[in-house]
Amino acid sequence: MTAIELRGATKRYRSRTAIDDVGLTVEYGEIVGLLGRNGAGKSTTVAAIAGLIGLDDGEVRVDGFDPVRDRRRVRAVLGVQLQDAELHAALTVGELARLYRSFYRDGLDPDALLERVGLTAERKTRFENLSGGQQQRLSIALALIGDPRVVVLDELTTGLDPEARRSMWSLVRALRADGLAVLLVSHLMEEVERLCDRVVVLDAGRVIARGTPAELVSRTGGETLDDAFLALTGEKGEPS
Ligand SMILES: Nc1ncnc2c1ncn2[C@@H]1O[C@H](COP(=O)(O)OP(=O)(O)OP(=O)(O)O)[C@@H](O)[C@H]1O
Repeated sequence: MTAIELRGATKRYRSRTAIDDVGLTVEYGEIVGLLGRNGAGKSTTVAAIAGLIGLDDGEVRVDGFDPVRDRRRVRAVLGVQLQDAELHAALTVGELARLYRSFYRDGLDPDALLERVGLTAERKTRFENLSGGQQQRLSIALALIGDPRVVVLDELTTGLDPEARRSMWSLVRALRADGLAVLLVSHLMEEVERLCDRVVVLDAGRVIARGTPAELVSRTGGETLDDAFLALTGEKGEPS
């Protein structure tokens, strides 16, 4: 069974097409990067996978199920870290972890998970008093609390200091080693190059490239994935 599969996925808003004929697969035991400039269609793709929006054309399946029609089945296998998780500001870290845990029949121990993301000392801190990086780490913990087999991480380490970033990278590698499927949305090419087995590049809602990071680098003749990304998406390099 493929963990995430999109075929011909198309979503139109009144004046524009957010994603257009997008095909994408993520297998169990791999990390796939979803890249694209601002407005390329990444969040729309994630919203379709999470069942937050329906498609106008095409299909999306998570562990074989339709996220809109089979919402309960998809909820049981999928964990999503959303970019702007709207959490209750007045609740503490510990309360939020227990609240989210209560949404799932089977799940992880909240305290063990908070320890894993380095938030044990903040258990009694209200969400509104966390630093940006701590909020980010909590959003990762909450994505994992239902013990999902399929994980979507949106801007995993944006705002994290270098040490916290590395610790999240090892956490994501551990998820892969446990056989989970991970879709990683990121603007950080170093992160993508280090973590992802394959990448899919979106531009103006369409898939313009796919392959391993090394394949994209050699195909575009650059040295890093950053060079490849800029070559593919047509952004001009820095003035010399
Ligand atoms: N609810 C909406 N109504 C109208 N247009 C939308 C809506 N949501 C997204 N769009 C448009 O669809 C396109 C894709 O947006 P999307 O948020 O998926 O991009 P993105 O790749 O996630 O961007 P970013 O990197 O900035 O988060 C954009 O042109 C955006 O303006």
